[in-house]
Amino acid sequence: MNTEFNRILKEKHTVFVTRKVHFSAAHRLFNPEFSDAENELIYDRCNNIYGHGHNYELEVTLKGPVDKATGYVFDLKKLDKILSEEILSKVDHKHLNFDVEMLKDMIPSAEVLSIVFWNAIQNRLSELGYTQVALYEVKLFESERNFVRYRGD
Ligand SMILES: Nc1nc2c(c(=O)[nH]1)N=C([C@H](O)[C@H](O)COP(=O)(O)OP(=O)(O)OP(=O)(O)O)CN2
Ligand SMILES: [Zn+2]
Repeated sequence: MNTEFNRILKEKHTVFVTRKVHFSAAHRLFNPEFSDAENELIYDRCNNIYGHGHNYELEVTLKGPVDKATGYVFDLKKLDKILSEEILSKVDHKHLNFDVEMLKDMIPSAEVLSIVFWNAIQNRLSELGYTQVALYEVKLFESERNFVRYRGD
């Protein structure tokens, strides 16, 4: 192997790897404990009774050392499979207030989605025994201009 490559592999690095996926879903922002007037005041047009849609973009970042044999922190194809099974199969083309068990009785704001998605991904990584990497960040774009980041705190 190249001597520079050998030198790099001897050092300890932490690298962040990200997979970006997208899904489309409808939601309505409202809190059943608020009056209609309060919901209208707080959520405005996002409180529209039949909901409205977003083309969400989800970026999930893992961090860890570079494996000396593969040159990978984590195979992004495997991360894509986890995201497809744990998130996309459940939320894509769904109404988040009605169709999604993991969001049942929650307010489907971007903040709440980011935490629920984090928990689902973290559980799957633990079940699969991937201890060499850590989930670092879930970044969810609700629109081009609105996005949230959650880092597990
Ligand atoms: N803190 C949060 N604020 C808002 C959230 C949220 O999840 N967390 N969500 C919304 C609504 O979902 C709403 O649909 C977003 O629409 P809007 O602000 O209109 O966003 P756009 O970028 O699509 O449109 P602009 O016309 O460019 O503003 C609201 N707030
Ligand atoms: Zn919305």
